[in-house]
Amino acid sequence: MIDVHKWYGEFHVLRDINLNVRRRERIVICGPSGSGKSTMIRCINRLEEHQKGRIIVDGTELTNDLKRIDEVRRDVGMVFQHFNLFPHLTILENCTLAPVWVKKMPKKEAEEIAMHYLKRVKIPEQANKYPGQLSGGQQQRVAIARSLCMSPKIMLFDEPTSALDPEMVKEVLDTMVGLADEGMTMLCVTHEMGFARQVADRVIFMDYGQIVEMNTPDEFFRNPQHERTKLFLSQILH
Ligand SMILES: Nc1ncnc2c1ncn2[C@@H]1O[C@H](COP(=O)(O)OP(=O)(O)OP(=O)(O)O)[C@@H](O)[C@H]1O
Repeated sequence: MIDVHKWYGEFHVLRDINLNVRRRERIVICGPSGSGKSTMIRCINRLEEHQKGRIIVDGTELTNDLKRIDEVRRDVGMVFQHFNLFPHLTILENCTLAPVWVKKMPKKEAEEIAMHYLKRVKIPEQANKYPGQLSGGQQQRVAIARSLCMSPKIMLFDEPTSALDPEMVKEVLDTMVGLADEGMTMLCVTHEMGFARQVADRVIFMDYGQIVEMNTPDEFFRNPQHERTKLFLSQILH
């Protein structure tokens, strides 16, 4: 449950966001640049503080208390546009770091789990390489596997394919479609409308820090209601 307001100084960047995400639901968020999509995602992952309202994940309220940040990171997985892998750690070490240090998981168990997810994103053979030795698409799939290693209750994606070449976009989208098929709860900011049509239960359109439209993909694309949504779709779909 996300019910927040946020300001940057005088600027009211998130206005009365009110969103309930059901378990196993896949939500795609779109909207023009600067509409607040990333800020909302960053508030859920506690990379930003909200000033008013509440965010509750599976019954636990996410507070602005940084001392409790590890609790949040355990439950909320996040994949960004730019891969933030540690360059001097191997792929396997990148994936085991948080389970070992945050969850206090024995190293061997963390490695087994990491290999399971590296297989799931179809790059187990890269486990002992370094991020710089992988393609952009492969690095992004590592970032997804690394988040999955923490068994998150919800996965947040913030334009995970925007920095990729077209064929790598397909690799990453295929991985995400696989996760969606397996029932992962997902909140995904993306301009990949094909992905939205294929997997989303709901598509949300944000503008000026507000959710101005929310519908099933069928209705959203076939019959947009809001003038700003119509304009956005006419620009993005051509
Ligand atoms: N740290 C910050 N301080 C002040 N203003 C900020 C900060 N971060 C973002 N903003 C502003 O907040 C607004 C929303 O930004 P945000 O990145 O959430 O938009 P977005 O919808 O994700 O855009 P894009 O599609 O371009 O990534 C923008 O006007 C941006 O300039």
